[in-house]
Amino acid sequence: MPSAESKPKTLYDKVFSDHIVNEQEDGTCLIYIDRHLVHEVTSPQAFEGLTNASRKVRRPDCTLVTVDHNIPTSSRKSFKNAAEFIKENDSRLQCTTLEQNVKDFGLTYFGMGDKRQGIVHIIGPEQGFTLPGTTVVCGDSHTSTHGAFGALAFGIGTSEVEHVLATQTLITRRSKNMRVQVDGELPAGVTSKDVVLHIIGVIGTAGGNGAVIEFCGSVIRGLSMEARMSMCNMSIEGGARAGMIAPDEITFEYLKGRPLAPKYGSAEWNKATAYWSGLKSDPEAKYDIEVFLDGKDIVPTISWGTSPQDVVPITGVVPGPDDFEDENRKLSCKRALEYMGLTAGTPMKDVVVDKVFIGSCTNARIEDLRAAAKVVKGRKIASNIKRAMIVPGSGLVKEQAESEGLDKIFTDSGFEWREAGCSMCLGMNPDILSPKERCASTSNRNFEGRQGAQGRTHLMSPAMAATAALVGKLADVREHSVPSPVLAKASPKIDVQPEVDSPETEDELDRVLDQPADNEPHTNSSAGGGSSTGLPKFTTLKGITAPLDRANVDTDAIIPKQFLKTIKRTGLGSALFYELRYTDDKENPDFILNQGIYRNAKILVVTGPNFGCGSSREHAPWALLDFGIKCIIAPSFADIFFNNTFKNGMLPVVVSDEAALQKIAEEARAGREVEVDLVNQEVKDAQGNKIVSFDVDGFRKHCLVNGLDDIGLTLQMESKIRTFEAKRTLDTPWLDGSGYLRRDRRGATMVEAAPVPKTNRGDVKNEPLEW
Ligand SMILES: CC(C)[C@H](C(=O)O)[C@@H](O)C(=O)O
Ligand code: SF4
Repeated sequence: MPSAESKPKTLYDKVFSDHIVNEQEDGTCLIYIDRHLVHEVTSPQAFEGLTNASRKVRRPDCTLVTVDHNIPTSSRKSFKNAAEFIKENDSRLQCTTLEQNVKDFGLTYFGMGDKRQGIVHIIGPEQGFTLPGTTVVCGDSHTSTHGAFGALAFGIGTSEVEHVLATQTLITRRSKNMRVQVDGELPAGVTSKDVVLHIIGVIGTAGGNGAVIEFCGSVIRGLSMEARMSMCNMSIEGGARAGMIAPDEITFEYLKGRPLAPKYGSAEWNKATAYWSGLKSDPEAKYDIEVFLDGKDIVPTISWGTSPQDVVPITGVVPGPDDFEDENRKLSCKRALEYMGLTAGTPMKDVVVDKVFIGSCTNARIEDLRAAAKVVKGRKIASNIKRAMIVPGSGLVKEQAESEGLDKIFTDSGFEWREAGCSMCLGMNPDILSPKERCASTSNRNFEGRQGAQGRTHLMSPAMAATAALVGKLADVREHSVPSPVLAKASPKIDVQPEVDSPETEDELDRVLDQPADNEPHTNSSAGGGSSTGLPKFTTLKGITAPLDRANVDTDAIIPKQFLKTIKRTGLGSALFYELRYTDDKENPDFILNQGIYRNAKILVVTGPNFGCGSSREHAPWALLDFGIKCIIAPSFADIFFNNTFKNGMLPVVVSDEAALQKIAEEARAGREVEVDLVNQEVKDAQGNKIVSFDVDGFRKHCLVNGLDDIGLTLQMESKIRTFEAKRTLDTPWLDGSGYLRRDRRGATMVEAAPVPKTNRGDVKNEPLEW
């Protein structure tokens, strides 16, 4: 419930403080997590950790699992099971490992035979699992999507996934508050995707580092929930931990009748909406960063380079290094032009496209498909388009689109109509670009190699991608057809049957009292007793330091997608910086880690900002560690990567003093050792002379120096967590698993998910979950 403190608060402050289980003096907080989404890529090592420590999942009723990244999107007409259907060995193993884990841990799972399966960020909202005012996490950076509901939703690494599974809490710190206000009205043909691409162009991919963005203003208020989700989805591309939009009538309307939302019209619904209505920033609330934009200045926007900040209006030209003042950006521009095969000054509309991908957690909802269908209806894709794909975000989106005849519109014009999954957004499955192919894509990342080695991605809205398919080049939707912006009223719902009545018989007190007492067996077998020593200690580190002169190094570059299919944490050193270290599987002699002493580097010094941006993959620190690098020094880091390093006993050191950073880089280039002294918080040269001091959070330092593992520490807070849970049940009873997530009140016996009357395999009465 809204806190009684009088200081004006932002929406983020309110949701954050409502979830604090414990706060330390240095600002380290233990926060309760209401909703945990799990997928196959970032969970195997977490479940393995639980198994090794004989821990259980604390709240199966607050955990929802699906497969999305690895699965083929080809027809499932003959689908029997994942083991037979998925041909690629590593992908199959990752999916079958997930299936074994959901069985072993008693979790609710939407597998490939369940029409509710889909991209994790599409199914949460669709099912009403995502609710206003909740904390939502997933081992996936685009968890920010769920912030569209006024939830505090953010991506976490695999160690944190394990922490949440075991404790239903996370150790974190407060973020900065950032406000992005877009007022006025959007011109015709401009969608929320254009707005968010435009914003990222303005603030840059590091613009939101350390912050949670609140999107507000009349343009945002006028957007449908789906359009809001596309915006919050890409907050991570703006460097922010999360994006949030205050819930309103549009939010409540969207939630009515969703299987896991409080039942519309019930006392619980009324109580919930009363609470949700208070979830808005106080008028006097202060923000650390503010950006104000006018909707009328935004035009259909498209990316030209290899970072989501490389955007221009479709009416613009490809920029050149001279268009940038910053040295890092000049360098990145030069490299991006080369990679993208573009020449500065070329009109964007002259750029010829090979493939079109309409899908991803940014733009694969029903409104996105409707917008694209409106453009292509009755027309054919251009003859130079080698492949155009529509990949619905979930089985339910697919079903809805088919009921509206959209599939027919697409296939008539030459598109492929696929099954739900991440698909060519990152190409962990068979949907990939060939080298040098150029793709008009509705996804969110245009990093090098993202959609396939040497593939070239241009980000845009669904209407723009559809237009590119018709024209065969990047094209302006306004010159070919003008779909109206997706406003709130244009947002009819999809049918998310089956709706399941959750019994509402117990009174609130009974539910609280029925919680097992501290000394009773609990879902978490090791409650209160976990080991708190698990990592090697980090005090000082002295060694060869490799210099890297790059900005915005993304985690796709640190470890490309093909290596994420492992179910282990180890052995990834050979994959580190794979695309940079190897050309056609041969070592690239120009890359620093292939040169002499740097093959044994223990420290990496990066001279450009925002190291580790993009995906939440903890495989990035694992690969660095496996290579031998335990410490990274950079002017700034992306938030999730920064967190993930600590969880692995590694140290990220922020050196924002340019002269000091250059001095460290000089030592590194000269092949002299550098020493990082965590105890005294100093970086020194080989002789032990101090180069610079650095800051580090007290709690994190304590854990590193003593080799403490978070889960063990958190489990010592068991009674505080239980008190929080009891209060949560009283204040917000709708957050305890309802519908098919409901569990026996002692948490011992699992209640199976509600049957799906009709699956992708045809009509099957009362079919249980796949497993
Ligand atoms: C696999 C996962 C860790 C990753 C992410 O966090 O974003 C993926 O979804 C992506 O888009 O790169
Ligand atoms: S960004 Fe792409 S790969 Fe990542 S969750 Fe979304 S659709 Fe899947």
